[in-house]
Amino acid sequence: MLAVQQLEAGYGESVILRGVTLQVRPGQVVCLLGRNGVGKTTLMKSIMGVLKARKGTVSYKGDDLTRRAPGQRAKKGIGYVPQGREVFAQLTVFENVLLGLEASGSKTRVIPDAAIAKFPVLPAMYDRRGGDLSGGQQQQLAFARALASEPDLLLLDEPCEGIQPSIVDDIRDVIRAIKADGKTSILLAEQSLEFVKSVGDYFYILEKGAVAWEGGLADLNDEVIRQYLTV
Ligand SMILES: Nc1ncnc2c1ncn2[C@@H]1O[C@H](COP(=O)(O)OP(=O)(O)OP(=O)(O)O)[C@@H](O)[C@H]1O
Repeated sequence: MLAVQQLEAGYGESVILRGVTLQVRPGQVVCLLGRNGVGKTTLMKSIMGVLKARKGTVSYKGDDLTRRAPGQRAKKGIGYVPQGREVFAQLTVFENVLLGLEASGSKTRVIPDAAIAKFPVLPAMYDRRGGDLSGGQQQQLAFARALASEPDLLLLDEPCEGIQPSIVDDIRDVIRAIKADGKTSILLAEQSLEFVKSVGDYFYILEKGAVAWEGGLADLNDEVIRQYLTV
């Protein structure tokens, strides 16, 4: 459903992605691995359209989205939980979730149960400002904001970064529940190998701005980890 072909992207003079090709199939949790700075976030931004591709294509459900704006990609069914969460600190929790709903082009102000059911603590905080929430609560809010548009592809950029272990377990449960529902595919960039192995179906490792390795869980052995992931 998501197909990235020979994607090139970067910032100013610097080229970061040098021909990335990957796919996410319906219902899969696909994980993006690689050492710090290899370009995982840059790839996520390019798929969402926050960063323009210089070459190559991003297509989704058969449509070429490469030149489409992020809002159009959201309307097509792509949800995004960016690295660092990017919760709007001055807006209330409810307004933050509503932004996700509006991104999908919805005219209603009714948050779908599916967005909130997995985060039962959030409704009680609807009137609080996003900036007053803890890091873990903000991550849950960022998830709910992305799920409000009922996406069929969710991009998760390092959702466990800086999050306490109990909330990491909650995030793992949410990813497993989304996977069990079978309606939403996930592309997950994450540093924790233990975490990705516990949820992932298929794995891509980036190196020098391109895919250096790909395979299933059984193939992700110690030799691969030593070669591409050990610092
Ligand atoms: N806004 C930016 N302007 C210029 N260079 C950038 C910008 N954002 C990232 N970079 C550079 O692009 C490269 C790839 O960064 P990116 O954040 O995509 O990597 P990453 O694999 O997600 O790393 P990490 O795991 O540390 O988040 C790095 O060398 C980084 O310094």
